[in-house]
Amino acid sequence: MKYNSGFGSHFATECLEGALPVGRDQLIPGQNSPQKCPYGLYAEQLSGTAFTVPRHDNQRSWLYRIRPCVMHTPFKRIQSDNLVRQFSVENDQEPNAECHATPNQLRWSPFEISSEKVDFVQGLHTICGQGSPSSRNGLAVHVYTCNTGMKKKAFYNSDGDMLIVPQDGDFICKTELGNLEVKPGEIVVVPRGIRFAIDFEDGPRRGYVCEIYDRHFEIPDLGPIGANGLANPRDFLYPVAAYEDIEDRYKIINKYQGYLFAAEQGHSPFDVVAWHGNYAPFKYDLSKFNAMNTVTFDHPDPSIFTVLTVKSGNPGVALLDFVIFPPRWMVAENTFRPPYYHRNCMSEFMGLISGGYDAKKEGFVPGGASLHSMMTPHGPDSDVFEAASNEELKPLKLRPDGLAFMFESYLMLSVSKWALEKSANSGGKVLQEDYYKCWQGLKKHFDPSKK
Ligand SMILES: O=C(O)Cc1cc(O)ccc1O
Ligand SMILES: [Fe+2]
Repeated sequence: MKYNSGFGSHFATECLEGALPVGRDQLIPGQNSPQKCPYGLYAEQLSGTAFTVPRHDNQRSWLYRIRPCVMHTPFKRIQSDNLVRQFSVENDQEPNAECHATPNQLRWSPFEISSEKVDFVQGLHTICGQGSPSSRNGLAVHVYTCNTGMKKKAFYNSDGDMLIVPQDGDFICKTELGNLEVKPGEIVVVPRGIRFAIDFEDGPRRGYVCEIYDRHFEIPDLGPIGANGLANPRDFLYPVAAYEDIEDRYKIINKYQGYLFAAEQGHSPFDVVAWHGNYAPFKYDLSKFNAMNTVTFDHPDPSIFTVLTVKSGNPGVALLDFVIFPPRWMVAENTFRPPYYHRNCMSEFMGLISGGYDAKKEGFVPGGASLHSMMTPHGPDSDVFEAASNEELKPLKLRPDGLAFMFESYLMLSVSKWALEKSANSGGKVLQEDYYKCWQGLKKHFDPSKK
């Protein structure tokens, strides 16, 4: 598949030569909205930021399509019981939309994939979050488990951007602006409003989603690291224009103020023949991440592994940091190498894409998750502590097959009733009620007579 590359770039892409009105002749000068567009296309602007934000933050694209998006039947509300609509409300009337505050360490075994036919949108379940889409503040963390592609169906999210982290199974992220092939070990971001479908050959798929209700994803500043390193801009891949000219019934699903709505139209929504601009979906292969870490001693804070960030209003404080723990060399001398014991003024939701994670010997497995909330103590389990306190500190390639990630937020996250009580399709739950026990074996080593 062909891609454009370069984080946040301004792209111009067309399937038919001259479909972009860029002034190739006297009749159609370089403009966005000519009186008549080439090939009889309609021009449509898609704004991802307010018209008036400063130039360096401004995001919009111009789409040249067979029909404008507006041509559909009125939206009607459909079932959205699996999604928490508003986190600030403790006891919502919506079934399954309840969420609760808990300071406990939480860990989930892998989320089960239903045997009934479920597509990406139907298979989305909220785990935790805070804030509300209507007031444009906060975020939600969901898991998706599904087994069938979205055929003749497109989804768009009015509530915010979605970062999708596949864990099991690849898919095509088919969007208005073109297609992205995504597999576990890669991520895809679909910004607010862009119509897309997650399509694949039938079979199990599972992954994680972080939905942000304000702003957009950025690659973090590098400070003293310099001009290169971590996620490099050129490794972010954007679609080239790809259109289909199909007259058939299509369903458009919209997430709006936390509810789902459905409308119909008589043609494919993937009918954009050309587009230009800087508001577009993108993918990134996490194996391209150029990790930085200590070459002397001590365990740096995990912010060193930030792939993407979403700023809050406060300098240096993230609404969301998307952090990974990739395979890497561990060389720290005279150091307890796994993550330290800690309490954080941020919330830490973690998932595991493959392999294992250095703070936990067992229990944290691919397709599962954990949540350590604001000031909730956590760290290595007792087995890891004993082993890491006594291991010989040779250079070690850590977990060549291991890939964990963290959604870290300055918000206090509420947890959905589904995640606390109903998270297994078989009727039980995958929440591990005995998680706290992994720390109960920590021994007292204190001896005032031995330094
Ligand atoms: O809790 C965790 O496992 C995530 C984490 C990893 C790390 O290397 C340092 C701090 C931290 O919160
Ligand atoms: Fe942590």
